[in-house]
Amino acid sequence: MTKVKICGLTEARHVQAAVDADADAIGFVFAPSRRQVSADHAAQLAIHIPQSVLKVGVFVNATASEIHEIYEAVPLDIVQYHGDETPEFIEKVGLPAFKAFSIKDADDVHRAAAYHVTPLFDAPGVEFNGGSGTTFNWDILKAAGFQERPFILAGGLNAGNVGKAIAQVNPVMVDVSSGVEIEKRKDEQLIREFIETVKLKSEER
Ligand SMILES: O=C(O)c1ccccc1NCC(=O)[C@H](O)[C@H](O)COP(=O)(O)O
Repeated sequence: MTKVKICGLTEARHVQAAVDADADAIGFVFAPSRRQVSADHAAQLAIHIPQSVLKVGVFVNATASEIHEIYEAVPLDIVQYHGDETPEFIEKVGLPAFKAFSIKDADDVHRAAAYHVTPLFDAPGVEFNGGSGTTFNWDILKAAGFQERPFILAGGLNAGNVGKAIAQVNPVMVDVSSGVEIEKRKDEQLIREFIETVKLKSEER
């Protein structure tokens, strides 16, 4: 079954909608973004999240001490590195992690080989490092021969295209932010529709 992460949540009612619809992971953005939250705000939102749902913190080139401080304060389960973090830096921080890669060509996919954490393949950022709402060419993953390790797929997913994405590249998790928003604000109905679609499409496989 393909897992689902709903990212960039800033309001309790959207967190509740994701939890009620059976999301597997919820992401909070701690990097510059219109979706950025403080550690205190994320800790308040995290009260609504049961232990079975992973709380993921998205960071872009933060220091090890900033990451540890927020990881403990919220508390988080996973750190998502969405910047230029090296394999050595991620090892040094020593927390469970996803590493995002912006995919333009096969070389970007190959970069994941140097990292010992789950890769998250995303479209290149536009205004910020992620959450652009644009897709990348999923054929690049196949062309790069990336089948041997589990990976997370992100970038411009929505209820209309996520079934095709699952069928085409079989990610262990799909990650969405813009695709469950209306006019740059999360929408409960779109959150439910996205999660239901992922569950339905991955059961069909
Ligand atoms: O979402 C943001 O605003 C963001 C800003 C800076 C770094 C990462 C960010 N998001 C990370 C995510 O995990 C998003 O869900 C992922 O990029 C997909 O976003 P979208 O294409 O909008 O579905």
